[in-house]
Amino acid sequence: MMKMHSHDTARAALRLFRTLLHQQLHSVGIIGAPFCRGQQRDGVQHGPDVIRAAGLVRKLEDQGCRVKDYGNLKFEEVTNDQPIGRPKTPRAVGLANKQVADAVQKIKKDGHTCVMLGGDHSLAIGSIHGHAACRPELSVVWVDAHADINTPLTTPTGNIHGQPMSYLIHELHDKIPVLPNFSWIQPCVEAKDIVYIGLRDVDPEEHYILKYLGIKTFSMTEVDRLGIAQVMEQTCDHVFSKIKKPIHLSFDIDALDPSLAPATGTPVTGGLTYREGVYITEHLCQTGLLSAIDLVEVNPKQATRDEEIKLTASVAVDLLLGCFGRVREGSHGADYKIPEP
Ligand SMILES: NC(=[NH2+])NCCC[C@H](N)C(=O)O
Ligand SMILES: [Mn+2]
Ligand SMILES: [Mn+2]
Repeated sequence: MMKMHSHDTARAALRLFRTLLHQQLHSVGIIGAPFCRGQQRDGVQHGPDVIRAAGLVRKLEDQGCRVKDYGNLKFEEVTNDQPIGRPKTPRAVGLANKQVADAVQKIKKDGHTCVMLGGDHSLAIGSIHGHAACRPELSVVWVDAHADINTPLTTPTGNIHGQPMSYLIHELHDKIPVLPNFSWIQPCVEAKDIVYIGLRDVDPEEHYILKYLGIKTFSMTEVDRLGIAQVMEQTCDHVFSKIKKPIHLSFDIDALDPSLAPATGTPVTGGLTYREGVYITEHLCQTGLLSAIDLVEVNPKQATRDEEIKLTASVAVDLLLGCFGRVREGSHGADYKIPEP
């Protein structure tokens, strides 16, 4: 048997530890939620498959992540889903979100950072609910052109993808009527633990709610005024003001400018640039506290050409790569050495 000096053993152990650290720095659990009933445009249910087809899993693995793809949830068709007051198809939304909540909870229990691929943004109800079941102290960073904080009584459209936040915030609890299949939902986020970035299409009622609750918002005006670096500094100062909390990032692809992400149902001009979007993910990744992510509202049927689908999906993938350690300066393995001739 070969005799090893103790410092060799120590060095080998250190190298192994570094390799493991490098490889397991990010353990990612992906769940697809092919759901479209939170709004009225067909196609957003194909979001998860379109994002996967752009190479999400392979690219995450190439940058050293361990990835477990839990596949797509299967949602039952709900018949006779009449509106209750304004909200449309509440039964389908309530039921699907229960499945999402259970799946996200499982992925968190399995020890991964959870990635939920939507689907429309109503799915954030289940995703945040499931995440909060494991991490009750979480904070939410909501990157979106829209605030999605209408209550069932304020919604101008009845679309539940414009309402998910209202069901989750403690301070709004007494403003929310019980809808069918929604009785399992308990508020799980406090207004002070929410930050919005990218707002530029906010309904008057939503604007009132944001001010009334004192929620921290960085609309596109603040992004213009402060620059994205300062926005992210202040975002983190806000969410980490007392203790370091896990972050739930809910990223609606329509936060980006429609020139970058045209394949989405409610595009709004004047959005985030590619660089601003990626900067947000890089910055949140560096906190080490990114615990669950939603990437929602990619709708291939809203594209007019194939290239628009490809563009939108590849931007979505780049945002997710930024969440898991990709940095634009480049990177290398811990024990890389320049080859000698
Ligand atoms: N997730 C979205 N794309 N939401 C758009 C919401 C638009 C509008 N505020 C509404 O309540 O219906
Ligand atoms: Mn939106
Ligand atoms: Mn949204």
